[in-house]
Formats: sequence, structure tokens, C-alpha cells
Amino acid sequence: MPLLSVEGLGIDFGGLRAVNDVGFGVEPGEIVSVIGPNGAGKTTLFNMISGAYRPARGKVSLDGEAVTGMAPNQLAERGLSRTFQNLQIFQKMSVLENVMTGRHLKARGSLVADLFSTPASRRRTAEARTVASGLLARVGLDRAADQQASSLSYGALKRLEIARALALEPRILLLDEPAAGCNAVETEEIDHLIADVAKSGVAILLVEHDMKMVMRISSHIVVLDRGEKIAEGKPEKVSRDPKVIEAYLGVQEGSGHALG
Ligand SMILES: Nc1ncnc2c1ncn2[C@@H]1O[C@H](COP(=O)(O)OP(=O)(O)OP(=O)(O)O)[C@@H](O)[C@H]1O
Repeated sequence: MPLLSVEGLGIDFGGLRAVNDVGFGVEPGEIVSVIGPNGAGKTTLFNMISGAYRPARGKVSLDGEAVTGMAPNQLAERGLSRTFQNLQIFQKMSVLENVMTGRHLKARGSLVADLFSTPASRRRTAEARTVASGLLARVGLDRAADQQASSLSYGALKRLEIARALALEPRILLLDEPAAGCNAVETEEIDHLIADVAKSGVAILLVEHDMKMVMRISSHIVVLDRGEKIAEGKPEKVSRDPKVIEAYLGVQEGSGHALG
């Protein structure tokens, strides 16, 4: 049984079937990418899986448990963590503190204990600091730990956001355009980081426009067009699929989203 299982998922916006009858699974250690032309329904699908939208149809399961329509914090408690297309970093906090905030759900204790700084709350903070430091080393930001987040380059901020999502120790990580706005070097760093996280056994679901990156790192690709799944499979198979080529060619002019 896949760790994340999506079956017959769908939602409408007014009369528009934004996503319809989409299903797939993600196993631990796999990198599954969702691709498709602009407006295909990728972000909407992501929002339904991560609890931002309640699906009108279908089912989402995590490790066999039905989690359809659960709120993001309930999903986080069950091991689903996500990053956002528009960075959600606290710019005025230090790099280390940003990762520590990602740990709060995991290390949740009593507010009263924290207010009075009890030994238990001090222990939790120390533990969060240790975990956060380890994660910063993992994403190559250990030397920047005490800097204000606003001082980081864009690519480094993207890696910081991944470190913060990892602070929850997720079993599945949803990455929304992790390489958007990054240059080639930054994209490659993120590329390696994602592969490394997958290798540690975390399941990864990715929405990404950088087709070269998608083809390089995906174990499996799901292709959407106008809300429907039109193809899925290994990168080599999907990139040769006539339906996929047609969907992209149909919007290729000026969109810059050709299959790489
Ligand atoms: N909140 C909303 N209300 C109404 N329509 C929406 C809403 N969100 C998305 N849509 C519509 O649903 C369809 C799917 O949009 P979505 O943003 O999921 O596509 P996408 O594949 O992520 O596109 P892009 O590649 O441009 O990010 C589009 O036709 C879009 O206009």
C-alpha cells in the first residue's frame, strides 16, 4: 500500500471542473512529480492533498488512514509537511529560529509550561535547537545559522524552507515549485537536496515547472491537463507520450513550458 494514496479526487470552482477523478500513489523514498500546462490543476490538487481545500469528490489516505478534508495541522501530526510556492519564511528571525518554528508542532507542550520556562520546556527548546542545527547542516546552511533570514540568497531561502518542513520529521513532503525563481546552480543544489531527502525514506510529491529538473529526479510523473490525469509513468515514458506532447504543444507558444 502506498504511503500517500489519492483516489478519484475532484473539485469544482463554480462551473469549472478544476480537478476531476485524479488518482495516484506515492511510496516511501519515491519522488512523484505532478506536471501539466498552466491551469491544468496542479496547485489545486496540491491544495486538496495538503488540507487547504476540501475536495468535492474522492479520497486521500495516509498509510491507509482516510485523511480527506483534514486540516493542515492534523495532517502535519500524521507526518505530512509542505512548502509553499511563495516563501513563508520569517525574514526577521534568524535562520536557525526559522527551522525551530517548524518543530513546534512536533515538540508541542503546555503553553503554561513554556510561559514559566519549566525544565520540560527548556529541554524541548534545547532539543529543537539541536534538531534544527542538524537540519541546517543537511541543507548546507549551518554557517548561516545565526544570520537574519533576510540576508540569505533566494536559493538559500528555498533550502531553508525545506529544512523547516523537515523539522516536522515528515513521512511525506509536498514541495510546491521548490526551484521557482532559482538560477541553474541553485536549482541543482535543490535537486540534490530533494534526492537526498528521498533517499532517507521520505516520500516526496512535487509540483515543478522546471522540466529538466522533473525529468532528472522523478521516480514517477503524473500529468494533468484541464483537471484530468492524461498520463503517468516513468520520466522516459511520459516525455514520449503523444497525449503529453500534444497538451504541452497546444500551449507552448509563449508559455515557456515546453517539455525539456
Ligand atoms: N480559487 C479558485 N477559484 C476559481 N478558480 C480557480 C481557483 N483556483 C484555481 N482556479 C482555476 O482552476 C484551474 C486550475 O488552476 P491551478 O492553479 O490548479 O492550475 P495549475 O496547474 O497549478 O496552473 P499553473 O501552472 O499556472 O500554476 C484554472 O482554470 C484556474 O483558473
